[in-house]
Amino acid sequence: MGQKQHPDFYEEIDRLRFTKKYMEMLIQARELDEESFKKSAKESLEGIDLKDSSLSYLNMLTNSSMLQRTEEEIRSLKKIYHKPYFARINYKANDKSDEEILYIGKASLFDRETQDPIIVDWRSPIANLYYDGRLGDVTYEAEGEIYEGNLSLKRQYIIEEEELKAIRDVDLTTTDELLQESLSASSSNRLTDIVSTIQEEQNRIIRADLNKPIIVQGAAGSGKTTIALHRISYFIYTYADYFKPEQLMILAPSNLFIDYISEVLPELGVDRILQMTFSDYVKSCISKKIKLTSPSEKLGKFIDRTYENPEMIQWISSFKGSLDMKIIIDRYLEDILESLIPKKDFYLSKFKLYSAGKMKHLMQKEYTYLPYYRRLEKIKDVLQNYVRTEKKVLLKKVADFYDEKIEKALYSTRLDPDKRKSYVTKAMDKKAELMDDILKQSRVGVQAYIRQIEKYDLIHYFDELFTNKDQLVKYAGDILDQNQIDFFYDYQVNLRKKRQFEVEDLASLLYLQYHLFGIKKELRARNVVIDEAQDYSYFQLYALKSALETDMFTIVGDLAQGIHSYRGLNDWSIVKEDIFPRATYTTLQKSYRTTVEIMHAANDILSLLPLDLPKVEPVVRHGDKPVFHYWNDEIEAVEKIKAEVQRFYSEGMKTIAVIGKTERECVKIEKLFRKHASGELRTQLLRENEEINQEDLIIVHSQLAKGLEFDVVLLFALDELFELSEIELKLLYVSMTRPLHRLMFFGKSPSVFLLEHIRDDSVTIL
Ligand SMILES: Nc1ncnc2c1ncn2[C@@H]1O[C@H](COP(=O)(O)OP(=O)(O)OP(=O)(O)O)[C@@H](O)[C@H]1O
Repeated sequence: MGQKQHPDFYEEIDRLRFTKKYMEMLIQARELDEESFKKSAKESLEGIDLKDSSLSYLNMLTNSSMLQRTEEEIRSLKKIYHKPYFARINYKANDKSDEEILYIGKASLFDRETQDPIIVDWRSPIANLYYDGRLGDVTYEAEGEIYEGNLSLKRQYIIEEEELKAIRDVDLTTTDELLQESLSASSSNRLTDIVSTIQEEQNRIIRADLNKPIIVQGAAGSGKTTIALHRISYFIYTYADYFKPEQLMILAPSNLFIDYISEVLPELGVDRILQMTFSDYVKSCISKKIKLTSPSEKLGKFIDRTYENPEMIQWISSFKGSLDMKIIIDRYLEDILESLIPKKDFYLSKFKLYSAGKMKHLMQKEYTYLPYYRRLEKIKDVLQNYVRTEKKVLLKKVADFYDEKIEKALYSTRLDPDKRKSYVTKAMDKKAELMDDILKQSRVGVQAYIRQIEKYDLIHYFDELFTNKDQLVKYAGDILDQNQIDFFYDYQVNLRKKRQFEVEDLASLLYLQYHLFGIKKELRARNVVIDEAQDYSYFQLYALKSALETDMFTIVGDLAQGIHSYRGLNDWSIVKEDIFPRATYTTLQKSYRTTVEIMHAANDILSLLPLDLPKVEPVVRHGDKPVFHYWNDEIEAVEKIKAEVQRFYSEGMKTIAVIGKTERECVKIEKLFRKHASGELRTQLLRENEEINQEDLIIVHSQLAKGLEFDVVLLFALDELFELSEIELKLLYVSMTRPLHRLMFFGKSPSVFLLEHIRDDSVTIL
């Protein structure tokens, strides 16, 4: 139904006007004094005649709480002012006689007088009816109670520049036009919120039991990143009284990605959460600057086959992230703990104050909730407390003992005066000496005692295990064969000689840090989202769960995009069964990003992968078929791409990316563009730590493009072709699933993109 013909259109316009005025008044109430506020409120509401009398302006004027606004509320009101709500539901609870009309938006707004909702937050329990409920009999849950009722209307609003543009009533038969419109819009290079179009399957994940971990295997473009962020927002709303945003964390694959999601976070009210890459997180935890080798260089070497012994390098990568590695480190930790347990009884001067046996008990049993070095500190505190209280007792005991002896000697008639004198002097000296010793020992004894225990820093412990062959044999001898130990040892010695670590070492470092020294409070997030989790290893996830002392994780990933599967995961069952046994596992098969035609071609590549994953179902949105363009020389290629790019810009596409297979290839591509197209096209060669320039033609390598999206993707094979191996198929699949609207290939032959393996009708060859 056309918007203007909708019978309620003008009524809805009034409602929007009213809501905006109400918000304006609340905002003004902070800025004006009481008298001028009332005057201005009266004027501004003149002429708005709402049927609902509880919302009358007279009520508002008499309500003094209107004037009491918090900074935070005002901030959120200002944020939603331009689009106060996006939907409405009509709901009648079974136990009430009146139907409620609820407007749903990104924040809530209540009538100060009646407490009736003017806008209901999308995260509130009742708003679930909009996302989940069909018209008719429905239920929703709030604080453990189930409420039953009837949903008679679901209505969507298009509000642009503060004006109501359209209304749509949604029922079972209508397609979700709002979703269609939102998907066909152009990308802005930044992820956006989807509160108005969250789909049922996504809503289920966002609102899944917040007290349980969740693992989501989601197809490319199924909204994993988006819904993970919405789930955080939902969590913060639901547990606002218990958690602060700073206690939540999102672990992202790169800093580029953090920039990519940066716009959606404030929109969802979660901009203050911790956002880091796993590497940066571990670096912060260990408070050390460490040099990491480049994972993309490693991937590049696998692709180029430049490793002499690629199977062994691959084995090392997976071994470092394996359950075996955890077992080895656990054994090693046991010995470290043993080495930190004081072996001798503690004496203050010649008096035994605390036995070694008791300290062992404290270290091994009592203080297990603390990291090892903190246990040692606690022991130090215990000893110091003992010293403090026992010192006086001992001093008195010594004084009494000698005083009694001296007294006896002085009054003894059996001793001749000379002997008595020498006896008394000796006793007084001894007394003084012992008391001095007690006093001195009470100042330095504990420190000296603890100092005897050999202590080291994290890196020492790490190296001591991995670059000492005897240690490797001791802890891993029954797990690895001699050949593996030798290879691993040489590899690690070589790496550490250059003072480097690799990403695969971070799990061990984090795990050791946690057990030995602990994790700073501000880094111990209470709820964590891991995006692109398929690139994490078993041990990495295990170490994270240990370090954070919680299993409250939202883990989202796609095995089909697991380009680091040589070190990452190949299936989720081990994660679910061994690490997060409480987790709910769920899948998302629908892709919202791209068109049917593009997904059709990408699915062909997906089916070549040795993974047991179903085909991705695109949401029905059609576009042009992907196109392959031949080129013979480089200048011709640049010319062709330039022409296409200009055409796409003129068609209104905003973000266009040229994707090359590797970083090295992209460096060459960028040079080529600078040489032959610099006057006409501005390019940006995207690197890990950069922000995307909205206006430029982006040149990005396939690995870095993971997680990002563009209106148009032009896959360009200059020197490097994709081969039929697992890694390269995944890189190709990742690249092909980045566009929202258009996909093109530029190569010397279709086979450079493995197009001979896809169905004839999937790509147009020009
Ligand atoms: N319900 C929805 N309404 C509107 N847009 C949606 C919806 N769900 C997803 N999208 C859009 O689909 C695109 C893909 O989402 P997102 O990047 O979160 O997916 P992903 O699963 O993380 O993808 P990938 O694994 O390929 O990186 C985004 O543009 C997002 O805004």
